[in-house]
Amino acid sequence: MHTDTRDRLAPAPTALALRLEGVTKTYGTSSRPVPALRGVDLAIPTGSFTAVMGPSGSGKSTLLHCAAGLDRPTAGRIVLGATEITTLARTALTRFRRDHLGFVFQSYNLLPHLTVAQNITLPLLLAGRPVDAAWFDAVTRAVGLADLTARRPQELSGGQQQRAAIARALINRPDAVFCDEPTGALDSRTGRQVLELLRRTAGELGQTVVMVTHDPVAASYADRVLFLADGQLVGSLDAPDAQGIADRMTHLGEW
Ligand SMILES: Nc1ncnc2c1ncn2[C@@H]1O[C@H](COP(=O)(O)OP(=O)(O)OP(=O)(O)O)[C@@H](O)[C@H]1O
Repeated sequence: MHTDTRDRLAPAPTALALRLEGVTKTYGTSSRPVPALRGVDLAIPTGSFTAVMGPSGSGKSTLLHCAAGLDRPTAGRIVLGATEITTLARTALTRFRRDHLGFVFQSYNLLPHLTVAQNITLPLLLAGRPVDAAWFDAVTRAVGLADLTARRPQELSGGQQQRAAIARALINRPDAVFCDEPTGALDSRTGRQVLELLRRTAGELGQTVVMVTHDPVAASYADRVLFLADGQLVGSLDAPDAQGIADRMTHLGEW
């Protein structure tokens, strides 16, 4: 993408996209509490790509679900962009998720009867917002689907379907895109293309990406990896490589 387009499309680089302060999540009952998050503090800059790793049961999904407003923490504050979501009432939180966040899951969740273009722009339709043609073009070009927008999902490969899901997650210029094992259903070559795309999404489009993964190679595409163990943040690696991530994971225990 040309620099002038990037300057026009990218948000200010210094802002924080996501902030967690003392976030605690306890499942179970008061007599049998199951602590999933135990006082997590973190700050994620706008335009960065962050991976979250940790042993099974360390709280990765809980962290993602709380940070994305899909679940409520037991205590603590979560601020996305300029909005503290922890104080929002239920309907306001649902609306906030729809208007300000993007989601990419292992399964692509595209609607089979809609074209790729209709799938990508569906969040705008649901929000009653117009399609910004320049952003639609930038996003469909970035995901490599500019020539395939008239197709239906079943006419795309798995990797192309996931790229359409990423475009759909980006169409409302979200405060953050949350990805849960986005390459889990893809072969390794296609998975690498999707990870490369997520990296460019942050680097070129200025979007903020937070990804939970079990895979050190996937995590190595991020600018920074955060490590969780036992519901707490226990470290991070900047500009990580897969071997360094795997070594750190081995020290954290079974994974
Ligand atoms: N709905 C729930 N009810 C009760 N306990 C839960 C619930 N969801 C998660 N937990 C518990 O909270 C802890 C953290 O779970 P979480 O799913 O966040 O871990 P994870 O790191 O994503 O694990 P995995 O890598 O295996 O997916 C675990 O002890 C889990 O058993």
